[in-house]
Amino acid sequence: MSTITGGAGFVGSHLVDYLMMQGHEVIVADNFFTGRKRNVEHWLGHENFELIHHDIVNPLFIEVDEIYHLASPASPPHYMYNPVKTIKTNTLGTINVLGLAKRVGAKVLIASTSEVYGDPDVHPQPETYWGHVNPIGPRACYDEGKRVSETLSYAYAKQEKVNVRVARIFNTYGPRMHMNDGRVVSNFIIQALQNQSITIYGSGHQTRSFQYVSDLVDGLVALMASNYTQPVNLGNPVERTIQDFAEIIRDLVGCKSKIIELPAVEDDPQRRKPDISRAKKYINWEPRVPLQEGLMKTVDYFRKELARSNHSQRNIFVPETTEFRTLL
Ligand SMILES: O=C(O)[C@H]1O[C@H](OP(=O)(O)OP(=O)(O)OC[C@H]2O[C@@H](n3ccc(=O)[nH]c3=O)[C@H](O)[C@@H]2O)[C@H](O)[C@@H](O)[C@@H]1O
Repeated sequence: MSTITGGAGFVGSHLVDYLMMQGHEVIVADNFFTGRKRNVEHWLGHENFELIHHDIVNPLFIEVDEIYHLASPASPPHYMYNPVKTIKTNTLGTINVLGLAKRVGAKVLIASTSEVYGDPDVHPQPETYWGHVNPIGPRACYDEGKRVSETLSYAYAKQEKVNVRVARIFNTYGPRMHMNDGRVVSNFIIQALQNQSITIYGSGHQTRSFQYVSDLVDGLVALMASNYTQPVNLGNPVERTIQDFAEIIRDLVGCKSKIIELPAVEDDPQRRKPDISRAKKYINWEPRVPLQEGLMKTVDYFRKELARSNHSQRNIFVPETTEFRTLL
């Protein structure tokens, strides 16, 4: 029996698909702040599936063997919208999850982030790097929230013998990202599909490394199944500038959008690329989906999303087993 907090969100719902397709019993706990029922709608009514409307800042009492703690807004505009709530989710929420794991003896995987490295002065970023985070900046609610979340995990592991896994997730994209997500992949694709200007924040020289969501799910499952308890980076090491990325999306969509420069975002990390040696060595994982392939699926999803003219029209991304390489 697996529980996924944030299981109706972008990443969580793909993990639900994987576990359901493997025949697990799955309980999703979500407060629907950024998650949506329609991300898991195709499982409603299945005897192995249960959806609970629950905010993890409140304790959760269930019986479970494995917990994936994914609950938290992850897009900068979303996590900055209500910073106190973001902090509560990543501190009180994580305490509640670790408390549950302790009570029922469950294994728990905590979703951390590349943002624990802040605006890094080591490149690429290995897990041994302690980071360069502004503790009072606009991103701090998330960055520091996730850092405390990691600290709590190891405190519970040491003091209470809770069996923890910590995944440091790097930039991830794919179908089911929210139209208003605000992160770069969805913004650029939606702008390109509508022939609007593509908005680069700052010079466009800042870099990111983008992984497709099914690769991440494969990594999360492999980490949970492993005996490795230290933090593990999960990301695609192919690094690109945001300027290049804008051009790639414009070409892929085949539109005539202009690429324009808007003011830079405060404390925006300038370079980000995961060192994934640890993931390769200890959980035998590396990403496999090339950017073009992942982007095609994502463009297709957003094209259908934009074609909806009223709320009752459905755009449900139904998973196939071929989506996850480890299910083949
Ligand atoms: O996508 C993710 O998974 C990550 O997204 C964010 O981190 P960030 O890298 O800042 O994500 P974006 O908002 O997608 O920004 C990436 C870069 O593109 C730029 N950007 C974003 C949006 C846009 O319209 N234009 C644009 O140039 C940003 O300034 C930044 O330099 C979150 O903070 C991470 O927790 C999360 O793991």
